Amino acid sequence: MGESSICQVRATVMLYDDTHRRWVPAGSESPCISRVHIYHSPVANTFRVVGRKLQADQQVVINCAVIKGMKYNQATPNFHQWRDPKQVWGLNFGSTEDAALFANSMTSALEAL
Ligand SMILES: CC(=O)N[C@@H](Cc1ccccc1Cl)C(=O)N1CCC[C@]12C=C[C@@H]1CC[C@@H](C(=O)N[C@@H]3C(=O)N4[C@@H](C=C[C@H]3C)CC[C@H]4C(=O)O)N1C2=O
Repeated sequence: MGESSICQVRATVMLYDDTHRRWVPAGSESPCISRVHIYHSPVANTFRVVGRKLQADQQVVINCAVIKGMKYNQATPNFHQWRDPKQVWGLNFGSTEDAALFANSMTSALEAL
């Protein structure tokens, strides 16, 4: 049994550049919309956030494990962020509905870990 998607939303995936203290789009210079999933692996009971650009190349711009105890910060109705061991991720959602959907799924995932 592989992984199954528990939600999919549209968002621009961003990384915080600590050195220059600014957000940069993940995966390239220009911000672009990606389809972002939370995948669940039932066997291992693990979750990860995977995002691919909507563009033709479908470049993977985020592939990040959901870590037990991680704090998911809903900074604004359409910009949420969290820290992983190496960096800070930000999602600029295409809509506040997508933001709420993703936040609900992330909260459920964190509760299941
Ligand atoms: C304790 C801790 O880790 N706190 C973290 C947050 C956090 C708390 C709790 C758990 C996890 C995490 Cl992750 C923290 O504060 N962090 C994480 C890295 C960055 C930041 C530090 C300083 C700056 C100051 C301004 C602020 C910011 O970036 N706001 C956004 C913003 O400026 N933008 C983005 C959109 C909207 C805004 C909301 C889109 C692009 C840009 C823009 O609007 O142009 N910051 C942060 O969020």
